[in-house]
Amino acid sequence: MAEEEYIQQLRSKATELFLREEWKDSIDAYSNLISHCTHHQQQLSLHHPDHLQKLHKSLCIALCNRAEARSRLRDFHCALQDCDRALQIDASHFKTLLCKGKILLCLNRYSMALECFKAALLDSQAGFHGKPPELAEYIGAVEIRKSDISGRGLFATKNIDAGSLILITRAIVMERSILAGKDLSEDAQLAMWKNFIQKVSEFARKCYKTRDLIGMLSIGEDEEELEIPDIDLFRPENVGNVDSCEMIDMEKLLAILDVNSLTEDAVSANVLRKNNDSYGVGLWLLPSFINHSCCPNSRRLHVGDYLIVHASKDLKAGEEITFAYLDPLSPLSKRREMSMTWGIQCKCKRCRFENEVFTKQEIKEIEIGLERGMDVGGVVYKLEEHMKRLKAYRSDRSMKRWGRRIPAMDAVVDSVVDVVGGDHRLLKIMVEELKKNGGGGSGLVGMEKALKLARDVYGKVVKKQAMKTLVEFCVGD
Ligand SMILES: C[S@@+](CC[C@H](N)C(=O)[O-])C[C@H]1O[C@@H](n2cnc3c(N)ncnc32)[C@H](O)[C@@H]1O
Repeated sequence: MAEEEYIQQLRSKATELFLREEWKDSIDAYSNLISHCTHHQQQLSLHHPDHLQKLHKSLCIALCNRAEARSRLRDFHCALQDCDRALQIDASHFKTLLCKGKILLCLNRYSMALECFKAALLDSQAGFHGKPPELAEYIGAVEIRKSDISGRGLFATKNIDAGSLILITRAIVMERSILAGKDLSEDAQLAMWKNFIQKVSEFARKCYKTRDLIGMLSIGEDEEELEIPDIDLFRPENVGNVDSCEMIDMEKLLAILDVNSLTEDAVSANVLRKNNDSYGVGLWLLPSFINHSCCPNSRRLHVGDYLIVHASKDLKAGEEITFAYLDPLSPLSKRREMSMTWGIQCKCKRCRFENEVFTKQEIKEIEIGLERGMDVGGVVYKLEEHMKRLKAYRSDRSMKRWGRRIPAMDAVVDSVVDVVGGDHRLLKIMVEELKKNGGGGSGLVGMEKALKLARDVYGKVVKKQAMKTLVEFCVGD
């Protein structure tokens, strides 16, 4: 009986802490209560069925409340274990089913969450009526492989059309700051990064699955030695390896964040909000395997905490998926300068090509010739010859069009698109040209071209009218 009174005391204390939302202390108090209940349960004989039943009920509620407290601290995996233990005692415990469903939603495991809500007879109120929400996590036909650029990279396993979705993934952590003017002050930036680092570090400490996955990311050194993880590890259904408890030290975590965090305002990123008044930084796991290229073939779109990656060029099965970390519309010298701030010496095929061309004596001669008034058509012709010899570019369609003439604006845009893929600045030039002179030829053809480029920039939009509105919204004045 004394034990029962003691258990009652532990229960009151834990409940009080829980109601006061002191999550960490309430977890400790519930852990104490759970171990006493478990111990007492073993001592009670079957001759006391009423006591045993009461004890089971207490244990079930304690486990459920500890799960809730743990989930408030984002320790989702331990919380799920508590739910499962509680459901072993009472498979239809309403509060536990609800708690488990909510945790599964946080982990983007929608169909399992739905099963819980169904079991709690809550599915019609759960908000998605058997259909996963619009922004469910999505991993297209891709895998992680060894890259010729550096370390590991993300590769297409099937042909992927320009505009098609490659990934939708939610940030592990995202931190935003409100922009007072155009730029963020140094202090505000510092505060944002500090909060961001703290949040990632806390998340990594509490959730072993996330910790394991973050631990696989590059610190920007010795990438050739890094293990190549299976893409399935990044699917929401994967629960991770419970036995793994290796912590990531702060130095390594900072290096990982330095190399892999992405900001919303970066090149190759679009935030679908006009007059954007906030600035965000986040860590997305799978996109962290995408290498940079100055002739990229994919783009990023930020929607809330989600990162959407779509192809901005047609991709062949086996081709590496890349996006631009730095502005691909800049010349080689500027790109070199910018890549230094990323701590990389770019090894993409465009840099390799341009490095080779620009070190050539011939190019120096062209440059001198240009200064002395040599005709531009001749320069273009000489450059084309180099390109053909090195086979560095995807198509020579645009080269044929250039010939020895100074190209028209739409031919220049076409050629640049060939290299850098969809870019909203090129789309803007194209739309402006269209408005100015009806699109160089038939306005209809021009519009079709602009819509095709818009698909590369914003991804596939099913309805033409919707794409026109999107272009108007994003690149119109
Ligand atoms: C976000 S990670 C990309 C994935 C990384 N390769 C890996 O194995 O995990 C960024 C790091 O990849 C390498 N990297 C990415 N693009 C590169 C490029 N174009 N040239 C050289 N290194 C690159 C750099 O070490 C960079 O710090």
